[in-house]
Amino acid sequence: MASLVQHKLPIVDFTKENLKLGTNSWHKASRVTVSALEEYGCFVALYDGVSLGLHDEVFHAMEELFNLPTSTKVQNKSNKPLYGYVGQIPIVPLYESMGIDEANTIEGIQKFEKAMWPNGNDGFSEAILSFSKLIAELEQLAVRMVFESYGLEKYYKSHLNSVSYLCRVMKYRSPENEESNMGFVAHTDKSFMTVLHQNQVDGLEIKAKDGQWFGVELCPSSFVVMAGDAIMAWSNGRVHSPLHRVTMNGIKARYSLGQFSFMKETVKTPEELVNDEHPLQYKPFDHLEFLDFYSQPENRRLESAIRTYCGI
Ligand SMILES: O=C(O)CCC(=O)C(=O)O
Ligand SMILES: [Fe+2]
Repeated sequence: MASLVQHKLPIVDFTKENLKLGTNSWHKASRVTVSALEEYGCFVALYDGVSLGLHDEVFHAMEELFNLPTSTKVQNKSNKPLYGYVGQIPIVPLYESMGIDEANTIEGIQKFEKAMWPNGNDGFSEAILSFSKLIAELEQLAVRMVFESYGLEKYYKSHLNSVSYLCRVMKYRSPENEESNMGFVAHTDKSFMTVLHQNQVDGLEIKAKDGQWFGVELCPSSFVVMAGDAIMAWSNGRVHSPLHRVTMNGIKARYSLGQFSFMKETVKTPEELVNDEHPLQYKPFDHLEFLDFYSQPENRRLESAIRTYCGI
């Protein structure tokens, strides 16, 4: 009988003290990061950039937000595909979320604040802005490690100039009576990278390459850094974009926050990652046009939207 491997996401120390650029501990963290992104498509980062105080403020702010009437929450709109309010959807009844475009900038957070609280809510914006900036830094450290380890540092600066963040705040209520405990359906992220954070309620599950699903346990100083379809395509298939889902156990509501990076410039596999052993797998593509393609109902159930959209 084949023995089943007990999967567990690698944990990488991203605390400030450990991550001084160019030190041995940077290189060690970088090796674990890149191999985790290749094997599982994600890892758990221990990150002290976000203090426990800020963690608490963020989740208080989110409770206040989700307590607003639905008629207010649906004012979270965007002309970008899949950037606005999601909720009251019969196939995912436990799930509700809102998207804050460029939450890491004053303009982005203020626009969202105005739509939700016409009379203002400084406390909300201050907490989410600080948090969003800090997890953008975490994402950038991880992406930098990927670029460096593939010998592509020279492209990192132009990558940074092209990146933009969507911060999605999410609430999963606990299931009632006979309801299913499915919080969110299995999917891969359409981002370049995603950083996820949650309140004390676990529920995220990842599908390993051998087909087994396994859960992720997180504490207030841990963050999941996950590859999306865009970095998978960019890396010519080296980095894995994992299937993941949310399952709700217990009676407490789960609040989580996902910050997705999207590229403003065309995403193109660097020529250094293409050779006889690794022929080009994906054509260059526009990231928001890919999101628009995925947002069409007939494309939502594709096994791999990115492969259908620009696979070779
Ligand atoms: O709530 C979570 O932890 C995961 C959410 C997620 O996978 C997503 O928004 O893409
Ligand atoms: Fe996701």
